[in-house]
Amino acid sequence: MPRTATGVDQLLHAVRARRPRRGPGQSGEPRWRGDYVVRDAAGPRVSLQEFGYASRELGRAHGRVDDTALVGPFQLLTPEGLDCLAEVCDRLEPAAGTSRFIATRRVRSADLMSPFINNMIRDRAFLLTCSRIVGVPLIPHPLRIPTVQINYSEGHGRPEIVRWHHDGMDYVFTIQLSDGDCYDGGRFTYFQGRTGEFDDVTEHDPRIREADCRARGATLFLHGSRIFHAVTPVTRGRRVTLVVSLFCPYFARRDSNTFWHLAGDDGILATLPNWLRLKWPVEDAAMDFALRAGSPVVTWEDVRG
Ligand SMILES: O=C(O)CCC(=O)C(=O)O
Ligand SMILES: [Fe+2]
Repeated sequence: MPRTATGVDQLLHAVRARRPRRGPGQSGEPRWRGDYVVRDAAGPRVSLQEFGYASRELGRAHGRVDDTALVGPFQLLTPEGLDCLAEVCDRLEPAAGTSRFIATRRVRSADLMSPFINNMIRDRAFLLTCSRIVGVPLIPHPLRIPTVQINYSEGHGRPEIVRWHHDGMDYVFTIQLSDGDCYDGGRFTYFQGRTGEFDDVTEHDPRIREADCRARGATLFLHGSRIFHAVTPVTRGRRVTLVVSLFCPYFARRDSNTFWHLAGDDGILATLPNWLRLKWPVEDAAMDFALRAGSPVVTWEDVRG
């Protein structure tokens, strides 16, 4: 099964990788509105214990355990919001770069190119809804470059794929922007086990599951750093997804990103300032990380509602 590079190969990706280009600016794109968020969004939930993680391995704060592995699929945006987001992502497609690291063709830092996406992921209603789905306060990730990514795949020519990988990010929401009837393949698969157990897994392992994300707008939350996942090749039509990585300011010390995973995508120079934004000490986690991420503040009290 195709997997992402590790070790020296990962280092070579880092040396070759370049900072994402900034797009030309999106004049005339639709405007974001807070009421595009489905505020009582909810979906079936699987815990990290059900993936084999022990209770002592989980983050704890304010009487809460950070044990959500997977939620969904659910609808996070209204149909009107989804139409606008899909239009925005279509317009950004010319800015997509190719990579052989994880996903073949994608736009990184989409929130630096699109006012719509920037306003969406920094909208308090959006963040509160995402926070309540996971059960911990979430804001955009202070590592700016990987916060929002758009993946594009088309079913002709060389197959565009998402290899088996786990994310560097802990709190990852994937929104389907294409209707499942418009493409074949492109199935979201994951391994229901610990990341450390994935090495011996073969194609027909019963722990390989599919999350049925074919409905347009279907949104899946994944504790991305602890779950191996992949997308099967698209063999017909076109599939577009938006991947938003959020961050819990209270669990900054547990953040799973490694310098080399990030540098594998963005190059070493572009990774350095982001790394400082993540690792530089804070006095008040919610306030300081909100500032670094250019986000409204979200606290434990907000999650309780
Ligand atoms: O496109 C998808 O459905 C998921 C992509 C993914 O896992 C990623 O970009 O990390
Ligand atoms: Fe991923």
